[in-house]
Amino acid sequence: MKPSRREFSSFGYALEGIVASLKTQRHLRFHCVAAVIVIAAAIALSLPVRDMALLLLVIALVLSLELVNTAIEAVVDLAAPEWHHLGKIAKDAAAGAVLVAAIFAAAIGILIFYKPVMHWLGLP
Ligand SMILES: Nc1ncnc2c1ncn2[C@@H]1O[C@H](COP(=O)(O)OP(=O)(O)OP(=O)(O)O)[C@@H](O)[C@H]1O
Repeated sequence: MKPSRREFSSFGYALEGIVASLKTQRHLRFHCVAAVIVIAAAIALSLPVRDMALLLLVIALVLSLELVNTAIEAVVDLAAPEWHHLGKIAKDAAAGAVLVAAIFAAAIGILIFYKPVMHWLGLP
């Protein structure tokens, strides 16, 4: 079945959201650069397909949560331009979600890259 005009425009709006977030969110830009470096290193070290898949999964998780965090920040700023304790909970929890995913992604990265990097360096 051919995709409808509406589906194309939804895809376009999603891309607009990603571009707008990239323009305004420096943490998202940092995570994108880190993702490119990790993927390039994984290819250079010829990591097994399963490890590559796991890395892509955690990268997708961190970047998606960055986008959700951006959305929550925008909604809070819209709903509560002045300080509000619920706005603080929403923004801090959203930032916390990104932090949790980033910490576990880094741990997974260390577990996956440790042996291949030691081997590449010629260390035991
Ligand atoms: N309307 C608000 N009500 C209550 N606390 C807020 C509000 N806006 C921001 N804060 C507090 O200030 C912190 C920083 O908010 P800010 O909107 O500057 O986001 P940020 O984490 O600096 O994001 P970024 O700089 O990536 O856009 C929040 O995590 C929250 O604790």
